[in-house]
Amino acid sequence: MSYKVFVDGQEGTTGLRIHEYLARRPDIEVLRIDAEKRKDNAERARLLNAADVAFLCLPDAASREAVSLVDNPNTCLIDASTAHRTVPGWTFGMPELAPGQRDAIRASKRIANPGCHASAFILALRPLVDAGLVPADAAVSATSLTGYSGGGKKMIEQYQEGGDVRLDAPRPYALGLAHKHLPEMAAHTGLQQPPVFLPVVANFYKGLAVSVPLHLSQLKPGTDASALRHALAERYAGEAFIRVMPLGGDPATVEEGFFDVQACNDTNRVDIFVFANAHQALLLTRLDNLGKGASGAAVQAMNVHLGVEESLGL
Ligand SMILES: NC(=O)C1=CN([C@@H]2O[C@H](COP(=O)(O)OP(=O)(O)OC[C@H]3O[C@@H](n4cnc5c(N)ncnc54)[C@H](OP(=O)(O)O)[C@@H]3O)[C@@H](O)[C@H]2O)C=CC1
Ligand SMILES: CC(=O)N[C@@H](CCC(=O)OP(=O)(O)O)C(=O)O
Repeated sequence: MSYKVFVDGQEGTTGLRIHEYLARRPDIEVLRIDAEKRKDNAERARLLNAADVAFLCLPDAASREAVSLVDNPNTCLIDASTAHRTVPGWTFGMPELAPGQRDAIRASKRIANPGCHASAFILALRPLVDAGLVPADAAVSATSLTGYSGGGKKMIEQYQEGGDVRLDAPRPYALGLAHKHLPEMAAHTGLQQPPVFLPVVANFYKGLAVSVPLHLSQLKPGTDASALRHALAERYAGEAFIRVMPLGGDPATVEEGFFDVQACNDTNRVDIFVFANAHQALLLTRLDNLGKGASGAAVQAMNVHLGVEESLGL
């Protein structure tokens, strides 16, 4: 069985990476658009409607436009943008989200893939909220340290051009406290309010780690760090792409005393850590923003949708 797959936005950062994954797949015929026609709506419509699966690796407005070009009921759209992640009729493309999510992805023709920061946040919090350890009305905060490829072609150019000393140091952003991932962070964790969220971009290509500090006194009475870790490990037992690390970190992290944000790069893996003292815990979740944070996750969602081996090509 061979599937036709088109990437709208094939020349972009996530689109190029998806092509690398697809190149390993004998079961996939890639439909390509001529580079000079990549913004020609008639040509995009032809390819979108010829595809069994089309990835949208576009800015939000162009993604919405792509959706309007599709009239073939068999075309499954997997949108990497922020446009549809909390929109009714769209399925959140995170198979590990909750029991039943794989069936929903399999059945849906409209799949919205999670944002990179949101993926790490949701994977760490959702099992804890579901288990009642973190109350749904908890007020949490989160920080994300990310490589600059998360900002797409423009930001990559800016960093790689060099010559601007301001880019040497990490840069906090989204200071209006309205980052575009906040709605999905609340909607898909079950938290009643989004976190106070501070992303920080720094001068390395890719890799991302989201940290969520928790005061144990604000959790379900009696909750300690091992209860947090246990709930995560129980939820993700058997998941191919999620590792719940030993309490306090793996030996390398503990011995060196520094956290390696890039250790999941070039994988589709997510590592979740719980660090703690007697009164506080810190959830720290890392992934490759271009892997499980974007292109890897999109291919994984496609595999689930098509009913093929979930880790094929990843
Ligand atoms: N980079 C990352 O880590 C992640 C990105 N995402 C999301 O994925 C989407 C794509 O991001 P990314 O690949 O980084 O972005 P890029 O800026 O690298 O690429 C976007 C591509 O879309 C093309 N494009 C823009 N408008 C249109 C249009 N109207 N019709 C057809 N093509 C168009 C651009 O063309 P041109 O070549 O002319 O610029 C470019 O090639 C975004 O919504 C982003 O937010 C999601 C998760 C992580
Ligand atoms: C460094 C940087 O700018 N990163 C992007 C995140 C990219 C991403 O995953 O977001 P979407 O999937 O929602 O596009 C940002 O924080 O806006």
